[in-house]
Amino acid sequence: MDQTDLPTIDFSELVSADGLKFSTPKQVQVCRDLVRAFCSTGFACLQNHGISSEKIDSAFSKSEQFFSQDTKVKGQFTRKEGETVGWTRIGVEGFNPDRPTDLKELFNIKPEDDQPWPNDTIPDFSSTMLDFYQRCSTLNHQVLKAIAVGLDLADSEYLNTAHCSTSMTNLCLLHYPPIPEDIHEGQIRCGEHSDWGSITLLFQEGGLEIQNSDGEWWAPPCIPGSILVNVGDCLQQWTTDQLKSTRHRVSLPKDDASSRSRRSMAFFSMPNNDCVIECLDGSAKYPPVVAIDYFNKKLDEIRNRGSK
Ligand SMILES: O=C(O)CCC(=O)C(=O)O
Ligand SMILES: [Fe+2]
Repeated sequence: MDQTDLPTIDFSELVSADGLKFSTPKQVQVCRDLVRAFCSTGFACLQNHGISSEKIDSAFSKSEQFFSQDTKVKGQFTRKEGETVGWTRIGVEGFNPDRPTDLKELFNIKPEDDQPWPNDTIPDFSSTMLDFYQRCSTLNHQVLKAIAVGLDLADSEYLNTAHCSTSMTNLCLLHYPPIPEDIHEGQIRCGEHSDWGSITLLFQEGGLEIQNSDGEWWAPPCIPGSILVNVGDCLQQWTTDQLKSTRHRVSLPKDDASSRSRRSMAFFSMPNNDCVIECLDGSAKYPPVVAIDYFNKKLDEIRNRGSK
């Protein structure tokens, strides 16, 4: 497969399956195709995935309403130290430590009691987002089961069970404002990185670049209504590097696109906090690590970098 090919996977066979029972030859073929995409590009484009364009649009619309508010209003929802949920202003997170912080703000969502909801200023924000989160979660489990079947794991429930209790899984709304005049040298919208979790469901409309094995950057095509899904470091480690956690980034836009903002949403699927990530093939290539320790270390690396 060409290293700048984005494999497209038609998920309809799996979405219409009886629960997570992917056993017909057609269903098994889809699972194998997905795993093949993850073994080469690390990314796939999911079509007929069961999340309607209306649902995606309404989540985007609520997200836009949130970010368009005054900084003072957003400030009330600031993510607390050590927590996952809430608003993170520009200048806090930076994915590539060799660059200044990313030109993005974000709002993290988890269906938990301490989630701050801006329902007073944005009616139906929480109901829209919780509904969207559940749909992403369903698709997440379909993808995880597909991976287990495509990999021929002895226990095809293994990955689903490893994603069924308290975890750092979250939905991240992202807003990249128009590029200001006074940015720092090397500053971009989202620095080069690989995701850390199991898989990421990414809703974006252009601007993403993926690195191929020659180190070159390419932009995957954007197919309306489709969802990108990619492998994170944790799943790469779990599968002893069989599935690839591919680096990606969002550069500065060209020409007049600089004056426009960009939006995206990412559903980061993470294993249960207490899950021990051990190579599934029984090898000792990576020492076992408890998921929560792994993620806390990664979070420390990207956050609190000041307002460089
Ligand atoms: O905004 C995007 O399209 C990509 C964001 C991303 O890669 C991330 O937040 O991990
Ligand atoms: Fe990412």
